[in-house]
Amino acid sequence: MKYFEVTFTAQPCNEIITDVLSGLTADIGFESFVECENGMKAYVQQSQFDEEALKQVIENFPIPDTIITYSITEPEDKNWNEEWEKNFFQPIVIDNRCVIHSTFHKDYPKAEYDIVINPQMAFGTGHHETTSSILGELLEADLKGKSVLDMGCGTSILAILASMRGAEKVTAIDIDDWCVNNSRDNIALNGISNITVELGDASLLKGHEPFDVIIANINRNILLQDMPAYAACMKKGSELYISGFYTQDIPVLREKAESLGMEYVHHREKHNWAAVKFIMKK
Ligand SMILES: C[S@@+](CC[C@H](N)C(=O)[O-])C[C@H]1O[C@@H](n2cnc3c(N)ncnc32)[C@H](O)[C@@H]1O
Repeated sequence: MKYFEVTFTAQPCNEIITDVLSGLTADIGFESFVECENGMKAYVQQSQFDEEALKQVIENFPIPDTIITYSITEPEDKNWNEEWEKNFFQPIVIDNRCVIHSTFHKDYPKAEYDIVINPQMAFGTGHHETTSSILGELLEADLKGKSVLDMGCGTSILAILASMRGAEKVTAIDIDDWCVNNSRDNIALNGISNITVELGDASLLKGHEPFDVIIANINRNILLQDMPAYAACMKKGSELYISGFYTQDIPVLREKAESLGMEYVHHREKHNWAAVKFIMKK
């Protein structure tokens, strides 16, 4: 997976401005944000980058008298990845029940569910608030014998936990071929044989039989755009778990889900990132 590093310079520069800027750029696909002198650096997958949308964000920036400029560079995949693995990916335990670690970790806690992930550049180690919130939901959900779709699977961490929790058949889809390859490696590492990984987007769902459970941790705009395709693959009682957006985006996503026949069940929040559960009523 290839990323762009976008360095934003803001004048004036303060926490409110960088918070608003990270919220608005998260809505157009940016995934991680690091504050730096006079602004912030933000990372977006090259396949997700829409420079026109970025220009709109800056042009319509809601705080008056703020001047924002940016420059784009391409971080080198390999070094970035190695640095990140060495420095950031530590084993993590979710809700005292599920440990996620990599093959290079020798000492990690024991737990009921043990997931091995070699993430390379794919999103999904359990550390991001959105991933850990959905993992928490899956630990509580009844998945025994269910068919599950993991849309935007990244490393396939969510699909793997769904399978370990008793799902009968899991489909994992991502638009990024790096994620698809990484998913296949991770699924094999965990000795799982009931997950099918496909390269593509919601158009693959056309005519698909209904899933019992759909998980989609992507972002606000893609969820709004693709929710009708997800709804078309749900039946009465099917559950939809979505994440990848901020708590302030819940109302618009809820309105969309309700317009498609779903009912809001509950949501979780972590550092302003949200995860919402819906159930299909029709
Ligand atoms: C935030 S990551 C989530 C990864 C993983 N499911 C997790 O929870 O950690 C979002 C993933 O969605 C994929 N993606 C983005 N747009 C998509 C689309 N329209 N359809 C399917 N996958 C998409 C990205 O390539 C990325 O791997």
